[in-house]
Amino acid sequence: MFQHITPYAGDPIFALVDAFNADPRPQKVNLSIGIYFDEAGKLPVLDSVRHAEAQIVAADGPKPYLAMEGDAETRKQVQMLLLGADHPAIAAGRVATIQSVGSSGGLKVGADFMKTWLPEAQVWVSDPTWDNHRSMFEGSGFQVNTYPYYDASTGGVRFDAMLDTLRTLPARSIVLLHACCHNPTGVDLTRAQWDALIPVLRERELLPYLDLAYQGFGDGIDEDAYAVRALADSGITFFIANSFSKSMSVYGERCGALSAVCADAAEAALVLGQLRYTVRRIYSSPPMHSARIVSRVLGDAELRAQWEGELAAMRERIAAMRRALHDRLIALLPGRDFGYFLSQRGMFSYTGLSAAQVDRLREEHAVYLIRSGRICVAGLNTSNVERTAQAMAAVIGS
Ligand SMILES: Cc1[nH+]cc(COP(=O)(O)O)c(/C=N/[C@@H](CC(=O)O)C(=O)O)c1O
Repeated sequence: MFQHITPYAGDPIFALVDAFNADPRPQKVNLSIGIYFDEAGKLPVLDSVRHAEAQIVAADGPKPYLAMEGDAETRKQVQMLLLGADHPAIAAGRVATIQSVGSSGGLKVGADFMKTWLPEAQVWVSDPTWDNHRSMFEGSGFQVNTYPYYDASTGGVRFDAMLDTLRTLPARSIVLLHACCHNPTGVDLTRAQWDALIPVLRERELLPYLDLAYQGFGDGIDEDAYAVRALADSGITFFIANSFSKSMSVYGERCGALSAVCADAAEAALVLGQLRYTVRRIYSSPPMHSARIVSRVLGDAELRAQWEGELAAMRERIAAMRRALHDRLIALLPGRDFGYFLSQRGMFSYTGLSAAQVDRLREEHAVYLIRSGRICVAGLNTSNVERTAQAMAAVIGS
């Protein structure tokens, strides 16, 4: 029946994790997948999540299907986290939010929704972007294009070229934007650049589709939502998929959401209805346990304060590892510029290493990063940052 199908080559990121796990070398370092590891190199269970789960277990009770759009309290908490509790768009009923199976599930539901209701639209993603964006949208039947983004010569954003491209797009084109902590580059638009971008999105009647997977890992929870709130203030209709995988360290619980900020409550109701229908025909309804974790951590004042503190600690540890790697590399390779480790934000840094250099790091030094040259800084700790610096210096310097 299926002898004709193409063997799946595997996902480049997850295949690398499998290779890392199989590597017997004790000094191996995993800087590949976008997961936060703590100082001990372990995937943490946050105390705020642990306490929320204790409350969930104590509360016991049945586990009925959730509604297609997910848990109401979770959806309300997501809107307040993204927009700020007092944003007028919430009170006006302009926001349609579904709880989703991770933000990946949200991104996919949004893509299928857009293909149904904007069938002629094409999608533009940043060059480069998260590997899975392209395959998600192609899987929904879209033609996927790129807009200029990362400038390898400066380590910044090709902002003028980005705007020039967006100014050529047909109305209703879908523009995927990283709200903060760009994956894979760690290079974000400044607030001034967002303020300059929004009028172009409006003039061209484009559909911004934001991906916010690392809220709190840039400058802070509210600071990292600047783009979301500026777009909501602008009155443009836009979508945003957000994730709690990293910020609550609940990767396998699949905690995410998809929101549409619409022109008015009537449009939001229409969008919510069709999002519900789209969910029904993909996974029918989202997971209950993930809703209970998210709604308790965000909704309970004590757990919320504890979570914000734990998220700040993760952010600060990543910043410390950026500084540590930077300082060792400039000492090992005087005269070379590693400032990008300090200017880039979030979990990732784009090292500019070639695929061949990445292969050498893995093969000769057991240091794993993806072949684009992206490293997950959260994989560094005080026990492995020295040998990572030595390995990078050996590869770069030779
Ligand atoms: C930008 C972005 N969006 C969505 C996701 C998926 O989030 P979730 O809510 O768990 O479905 C990831 C995961 N990125 C890391 C892991 C992966 O590739 O899935 C990564 O880039 O390594 C992203 O980096």
